[in-house]
Amino acid sequence: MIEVCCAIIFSGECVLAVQRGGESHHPYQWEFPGGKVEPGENYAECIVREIREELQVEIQPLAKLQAVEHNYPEKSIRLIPFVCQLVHGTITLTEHNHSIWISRNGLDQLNWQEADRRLLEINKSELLKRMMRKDDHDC
Ligand SMILES: Nc1nc2c([nH]c(=O)n2[C@H]2C[C@H](O)[C@@H](COP(=O)(O)OP(=O)(O)OP(=O)(O)O)O2)c(=O)[nH]1
Repeated sequence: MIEVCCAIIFSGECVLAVQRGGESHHPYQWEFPGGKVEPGENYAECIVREIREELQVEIQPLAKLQAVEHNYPEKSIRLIPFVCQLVHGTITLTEHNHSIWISRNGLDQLNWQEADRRLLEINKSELLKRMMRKDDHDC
């Protein structure tokens, strides 16, 4: 089982979603930025490092949400989500195609990876508490 941490980064009451590139597994699907835990690293260290690498910004992990386990045909992962806040920097994508800030209605509209769909389902009430009722164009 591969452990993967992902960051649900809040700016105000909107969250950041990123789209995978065309050459990756699950091309063009959406996910939360993050990646595999390295040996000797704890989850918080992993997510801070991955976000520096992928988005070139500093974040602060605030809360760990419920993890999900998912079996893809090629691998099984445990996806461990952290609610995070942006501390400083301007988002610059080094690995992903696109990024968008979404509000609560955006959560249902994106073509998420399968593990993320399940993750959003089981953490929905916790996330909705933190997100606004406005439309995505307000993000
Ligand atoms: N970062 C991230 N990865 C996710 C999410 N949901 C999900 O199923 N994954 C999967 C995709 C990858 O198989 C793996 C994360 O690996 P990674 O980000 O370090 O490496 P990668 O894109 O090169 O993955 P891969 O080519 O080895 O499949 O977890 C998510 O929300 N964020």
